[in-house]
Amino acid sequence: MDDWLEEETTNNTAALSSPSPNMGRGGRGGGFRNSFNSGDDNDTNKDGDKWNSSGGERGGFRGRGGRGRGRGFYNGDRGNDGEQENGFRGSRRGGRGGGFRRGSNGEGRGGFGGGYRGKDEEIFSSGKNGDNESSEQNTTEEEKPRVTYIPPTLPEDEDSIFSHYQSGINFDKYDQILVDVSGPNPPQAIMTFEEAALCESLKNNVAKSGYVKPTPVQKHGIPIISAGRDLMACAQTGSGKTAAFLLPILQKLMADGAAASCFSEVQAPEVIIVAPTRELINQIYLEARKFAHGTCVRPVVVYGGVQTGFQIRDLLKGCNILCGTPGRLMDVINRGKVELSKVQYLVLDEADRMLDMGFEPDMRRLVASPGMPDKEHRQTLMFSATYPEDIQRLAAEFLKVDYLFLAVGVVGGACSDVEQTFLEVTKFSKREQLLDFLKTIGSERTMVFVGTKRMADFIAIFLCQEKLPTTSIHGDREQRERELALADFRSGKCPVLVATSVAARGLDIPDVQHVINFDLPNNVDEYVHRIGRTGRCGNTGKAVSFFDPNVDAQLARSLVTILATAQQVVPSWLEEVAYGAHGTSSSFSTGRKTFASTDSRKENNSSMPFAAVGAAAAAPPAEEEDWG
Ligand SMILES: Nc1ncnc2c1ncn2[C@@H]1O[C@H](COP(=O)(O)OP(=O)(O)OP(=O)(O)O)[C@@H](O)[C@H]1O
Repeated sequence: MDDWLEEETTNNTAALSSPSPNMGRGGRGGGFRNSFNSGDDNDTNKDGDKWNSSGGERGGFRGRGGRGRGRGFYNGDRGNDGEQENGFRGSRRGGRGGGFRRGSNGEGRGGFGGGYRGKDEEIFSSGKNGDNESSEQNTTEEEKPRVTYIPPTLPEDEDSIFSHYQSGINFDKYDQILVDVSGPNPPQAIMTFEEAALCESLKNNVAKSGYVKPTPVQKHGIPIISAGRDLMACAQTGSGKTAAFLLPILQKLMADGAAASCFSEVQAPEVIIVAPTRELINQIYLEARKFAHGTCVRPVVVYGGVQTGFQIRDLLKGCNILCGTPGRLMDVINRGKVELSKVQYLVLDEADRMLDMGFEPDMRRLVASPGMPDKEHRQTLMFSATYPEDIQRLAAEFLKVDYLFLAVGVVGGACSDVEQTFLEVTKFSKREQLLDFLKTIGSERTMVFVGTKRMADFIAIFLCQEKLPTTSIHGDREQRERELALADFRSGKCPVLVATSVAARGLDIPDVQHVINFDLPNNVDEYVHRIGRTGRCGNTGKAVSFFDPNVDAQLARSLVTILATAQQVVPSWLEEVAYGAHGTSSSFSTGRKTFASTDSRKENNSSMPFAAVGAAAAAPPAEEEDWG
């Protein structure tokens, strides 16, 4: 018997809880004190300074050890199975810190914060490996706690499947963005969805999704993919990259008469889609399910933090499109549940992230897996809003030599619909400034990005204590908690979401009006992705970033460039930091070697064998920005 069959099958379907503060039972250690101290946690010293420096002002948080039984706040209804929570609790990995969770009966198990993971986890989340799923595959099965979480059953009604938000007033301005397609013989762009020659069911699903006309990345990306070409596509955050790859893939599967999925002990999907975080891959899966609605094409999703047996049972019911985070995807492949010889499409969403140090080994393992067609015999598609030059070079190894590079706007540029503001702060003033800001904006939906998992817990508790309904998402929270946190944020129950970099990329949440960088990330690409959680699909949004010259000076030049490129006001003090005493280096420091302003092939080979073609608008001059 497969070991996954032996796994517990408890359905922990969550019932969302409503906020009603109660004190819970739970771990030793809960409560709020004047400074943060993680007690005997192994990780204490890694970022301890930060905590201590902000304490003593307004009631910091002190979590003292605890084994998931922290006394603390319990806030909301208990789920039916008595195990659901909506706030914060200690992780099964030995959660530490006091309890903060919601429920109605005040009997919450677990302390706030999801605890801190063991020594295999990073504390700092903004580095290359960040707070993401890449550590999944680094932990052996023996070390992993048994995962029993089963996500709630998805609603089947069309209203839920096709629920969407309105595109914004700037949607039509997308047409003015300069587009550059480089590579040999690019196909003609389409101007309408009719020109995409989608089959009837796909056409209906596009209409039900509220899509009236394609965005630039769709106008160019759809015909490129339909023509069978490999693609590296770069377009600003929130501009419809997901549909740009899903629609032509689905169309091809339908046109080829993809075998209706059916039960089999081994599944042979035609499409593999990978993305760096659980929430993002789940979102892509939901988009695939939406566009495939009413067809015989069956998408399936696998990602960490959910019971493997549950996902394998679902997989074996039939799978044409397999969406996964790298760790779990490799797991199901290695268990022999997925056979790769029929793969026609390999899609890397957030491709630059999928190919950086954290995930590159997994991607190499995936393409070298038994049965996987080599790059000449599959179509490889890469999408992101940012493509550092070194990653572009690496990406080319996965693509056919004549791949097309599609750049909508400036490669790596921030979304022009996001108003970016920078505030010069000291580390001691940040917390009060955050509070003041959140109090002035009322209940407008806001994501607050911080640098570490601990800081996420700390700020979330601090804001809750200040009576601002807040939830948090980071890599130490259990999957159930992460999904519930997102659900509460989406529904507006908790209009403030404190997040680490795990939520920086791809998440498409309606009506996020503000992004606050409480801590700036250590590279400008991540900044671009973070602020792209607002200002999506032609809507406008605002980003406020706390800039501490003592910590963030190395980002100043890149930020000035990002602001200038997005035609935003550059504060004179930021320019001074960039070009004054701190900014003396001759190239912009971005936390990695360089980042590209265009297709790296242009810069490296002036005699490239193909011409750059601007298909919808005149191609911009290959801007040689001084970025690296
Ligand atoms: N042609 C369209 N018309 C209307 N809405 C669209 C269209 N294309 C995409 N959308 C919507 O725009 C939103 C953003 O799309 P999507 O998440 O694919 O952006 P993205 O470019 O992948 O962003 P990110 O870089 O942050 O991952 C989604 O809600 C999507 O349904």
